[in-house]
Amino acid sequence: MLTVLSVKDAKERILSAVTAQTHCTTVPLPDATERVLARSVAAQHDLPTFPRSTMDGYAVRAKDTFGASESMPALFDVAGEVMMGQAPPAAVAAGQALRIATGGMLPEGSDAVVMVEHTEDLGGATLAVNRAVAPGENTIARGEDIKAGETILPAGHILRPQDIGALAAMGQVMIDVAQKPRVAILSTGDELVMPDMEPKEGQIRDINSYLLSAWAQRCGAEPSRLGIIPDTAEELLNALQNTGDYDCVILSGGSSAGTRDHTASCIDQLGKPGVLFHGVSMRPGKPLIFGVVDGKPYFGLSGNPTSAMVGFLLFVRPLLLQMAGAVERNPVITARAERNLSSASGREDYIRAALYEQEGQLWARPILGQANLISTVVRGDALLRIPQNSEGIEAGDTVEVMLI
Ligand SMILES: Nc1nc2c(c(=O)[nH]1)N[C@H]1C(S)=C(S)[C@@H](COP(=O)(O)OP(=O)(O)OC[C@H]3O[C@@H](n4cnc5c(N)ncnc54)[C@H](O)[C@@H]3O)O[C@H]1N2
Ligand code: MOO
Repeated sequence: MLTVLSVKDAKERILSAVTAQTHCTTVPLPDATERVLARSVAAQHDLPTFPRSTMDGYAVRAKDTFGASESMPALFDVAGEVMMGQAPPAAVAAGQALRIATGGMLPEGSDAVVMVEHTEDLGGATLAVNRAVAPGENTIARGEDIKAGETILPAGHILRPQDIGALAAMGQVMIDVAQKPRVAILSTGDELVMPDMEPKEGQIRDINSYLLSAWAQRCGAEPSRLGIIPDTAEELLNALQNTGDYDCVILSGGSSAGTRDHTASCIDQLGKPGVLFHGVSMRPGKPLIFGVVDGKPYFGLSGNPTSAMVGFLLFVRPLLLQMAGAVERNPVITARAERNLSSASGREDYIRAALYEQEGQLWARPILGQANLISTVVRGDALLRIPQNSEGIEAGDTVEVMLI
C-alpha cells in the first residue's frame, strides 16, 4: 500500500531511522579532499609563526616615518637586507631601514614596511621615505592568520580545497576522516542493457546506476554498481540478499504500483522492520520506497532517471552524509522564476531550470519535459522548488533553487 508522506516528513523519517557510522580511517593529506573530517583539527602553532611583510619595500619603525612627505622626506640608513626564507641579519634601530621582500620575516625593532614606490634610494645607504606608515602597515602579525589552539576545522566538516591548504600550512599530512559509506547500486528492468551494449528494439541502456553512482561519489560515498536485475521477484530478492557487504542499498525502477514492481515486497522479505514508507508527495519521484532491515537503509527510487536523481538528492544524499558524520552544507540559493509555473497544492515540485544572471539578478529558466528525459537535467543547472502548499508561482517570483 502506498503511504504518501511530505518531503519534510520523509526526510525526517529517513534520517531518524539510521544511525551515523563513526568508523574512521587515516589518509594522506592529498587524498582527504571531499572527505569528512572525523575529528576536529586545532592549530598546533600560530600562523604565520613569525611576523611578515606584505609588500616589497623597507622594514622600519613606523614612528620614524611620522610627518614624512614628498616635500619633507624622512631619511633612513639602510642597514642590510632580509633574505627570503632566512632570519633577518639584524634588528632595526631608530632611523634604520632593512630592505625586505613580500613574505620576508620582519626584523626585531621594526613594526611596519614602507612600499618601495614611496622611497628614493639616495645612494651611499641613505634612503628617503616620502610617505608615513602606521604601525602594522604592510605587515602580517604572528598568529594573525590562525592562532595556536584555535579550532581550524570541526569534526564532520567536508574538506574543501582551501581546507586542504590550511592543513598543509599546519603540517598536518595524515588526516583522520570518516570511512566512506559503501553503497550498492542496482538497476531493475527487463528493458535495460549495459551502456557498452547495442540496444535491440525496445531496449535502452542503463542510465541510473551510472548517474546514481556518480552522485554517490560526489557525496563522499563508495558506490558499487551491481548491475541490471531482471523484473522478477526471485532475481531481485537474490540480488538484495547479496548486498551484505554494503552500508546502504539503492535500487531504481520497479517502484510504482504496477504488477511487475517487486521492490517493496522484496525489501519486506529481507527482514525487519522492512519498508517504512512508499510514496512522497512530490514530483518527480513520487513512488519512492524507503526501508530499513537490520539497521541498513534501502532505497527504491523511480526508474525515470530525473526522478531517480531528484530522489537521490533529496533523501539519499542527506542520509549518506549523516552516515559519515558529515554536517550538510546546504545554503539556500534563491532566483527569480522566468515564467509562471503551476503545481498541485499538497505536492512539492522540483522543476529543472537553467540559471542565468541579468542586471545583478539570478534568474531561473524552467526546462520543461518528462521525468524520463535525461536532457532536462543535463541542460539544467538547478532544481527549482515549488513548495507543497503552493498552487504555482508567477513570473518574477523569488524561488528556492538547488544547484545540481
Ligand atoms: N498507471 C501508472 N503508471 C505509472 C505511474 C502511476 O502512478 N500509475 N507512475 C509513473 C511515475 S510518476 C513514475 S516515476 C514511474 C515509476 O516507475 P518505476 O519506478 O516503477 O520504474 P520503471 O517502470 O521501471 O521505469 C520507469 C521509466 O524509467 C525507465 N528506466 C528504469 N530504469 C532505468 C535505468 N536504469 N536507466 C534508464 N531508464 C530507466 C524505464 O524504462 C521507464 O521508461 O511510473 C509511472 N507509471
Ligand atoms: O513522479 Mo514520476 O517520479 O517521475 O513522474
